[in-house]
Amino acid sequence: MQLAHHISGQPSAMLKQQSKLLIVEDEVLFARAVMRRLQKAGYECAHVESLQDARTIFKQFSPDIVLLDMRLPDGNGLDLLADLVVKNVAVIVMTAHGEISDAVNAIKQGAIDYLKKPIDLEELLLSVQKAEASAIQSNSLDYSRQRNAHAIDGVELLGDSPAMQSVIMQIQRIAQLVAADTVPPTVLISGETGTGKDVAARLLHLSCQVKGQNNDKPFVHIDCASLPPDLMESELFGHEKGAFTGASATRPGLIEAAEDGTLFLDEIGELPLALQAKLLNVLERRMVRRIGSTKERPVPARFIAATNRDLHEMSLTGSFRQDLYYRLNVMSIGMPPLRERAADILMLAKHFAIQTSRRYGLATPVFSTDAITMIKSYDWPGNVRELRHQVSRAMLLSQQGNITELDFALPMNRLLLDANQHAANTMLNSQATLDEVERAVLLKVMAESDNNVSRAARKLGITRMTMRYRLEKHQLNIKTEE
Ligand SMILES: Nc1ncnc2c1ncn2[C@@H]1O[C@H](COP(=O)(O)OP(=O)(O)OP(=O)(O)O)[C@@H](O)[C@H]1O
Repeated sequence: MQLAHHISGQPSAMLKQQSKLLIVEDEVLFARAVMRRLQKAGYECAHVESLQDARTIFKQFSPDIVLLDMRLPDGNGLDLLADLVVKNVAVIVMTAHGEISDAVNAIKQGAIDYLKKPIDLEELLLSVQKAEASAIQSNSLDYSRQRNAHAIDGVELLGDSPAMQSVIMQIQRIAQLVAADTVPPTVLISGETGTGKDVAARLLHLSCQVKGQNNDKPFVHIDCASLPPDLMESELFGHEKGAFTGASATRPGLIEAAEDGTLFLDEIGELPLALQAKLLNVLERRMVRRIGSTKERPVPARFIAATNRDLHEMSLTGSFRQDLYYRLNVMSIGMPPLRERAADILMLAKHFAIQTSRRYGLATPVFSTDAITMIKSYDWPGNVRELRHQVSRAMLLSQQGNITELDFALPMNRLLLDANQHAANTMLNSQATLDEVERAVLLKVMAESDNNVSRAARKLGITRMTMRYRLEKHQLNIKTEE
């Protein structure tokens, strides 16, 4: 039985929360290829090779979608299908050539799609995405509630750095304001990818819940970047039966699905201009009208938007409505990049390593000195998501939990400082000119001081000005903190 949790990557799902996929397939190589493709697309996957294992893992993994092979060592996939359908799981069956009658039976029994082997991985991905979309459409309210209630369980915004503490305080302050206001103010969370905007939104949602009350208000996460443009309007606003070709039943939109909870509009900068106008209208009037309906319905939800783009700049160039920008930006939270919170990096790395060791039952993690230096020297362009992914990988590759720098796969060009440090250590033990030694010492002390010039200067017993002069003399263009 193989379990592979995907930790980073861009989800392709309509709701950004990752769907969980179980692959029941005894052709191991094929299953691995499927798993790799789906993980790349952002899905969390598990793989089993028999019906028996599928039943065992089901409770623990609770998949949203099952890719089910028909011919398995201990029976026919159809034997499991009915159980899955009852549990509201979307099932895609995979049949070998000549098993068309199985496929027909599977569809009759509630499978959502079937794929004939040999299966093209892109076709498979499309089928998974369709299954996910239809799961949302058929059960949008329950879906959002269940997924998000589950997702919110482990919300943690960790960080002792002043920047992260300030973010946490802002969230608390906004939550207090929200509690005192009948019309909740909209909040805009900005920051680079992977800085924790999603986590901050969930924390804000939780912090806004009134203590002592039933706290399962929905948190509906909409990823504006991955919603297909032709579905976006009906997803958001809902539609009446027959409003357009394919609208076979009336369906409330996600704005309604958020009820009196939170509607989280992620990657809001990607929302097309026409929908920006409609959204602004909803925010101003607090009413929504389904496509094809004449009736307006009140919108009690709190709106949180997030972006990694410069919305202000976009509003000046006309690619984002200025009035919507001001409307969203009533309150704003800026998520600081990880490289600006040196104090958090090691703490987060240890946290993620422990998390991985618990999840997979591995030894307690211990980081080598070189691994720590490497983690501190890297500039983490993918921020906390990248750190999490790298540390989990390193933990899985480590021997007995002893994490060394060799267990990481960080691009060398962003590790210049680290390479220099190795050089420094070597040089200090060998024959080198005074200039070379000075350069090496400067690099080493700067790295140990998290590139903070004042701290490095103190360590060396020189003034900050002298330190700056020496750095310039050696042409060390390190990104420094004062
Ligand atoms: N301060 C933090 N403490 C603990 N985990 C964090 C923190 N910040 C981010 N993470 C983790 O890092 C990953 C990325 O976070 P998240 O999805 O919130 O980033 P994001 O800013 O919304 O990214 P994107 O712009 O790409 O959507 C998640 O696994 C999240 O749990």
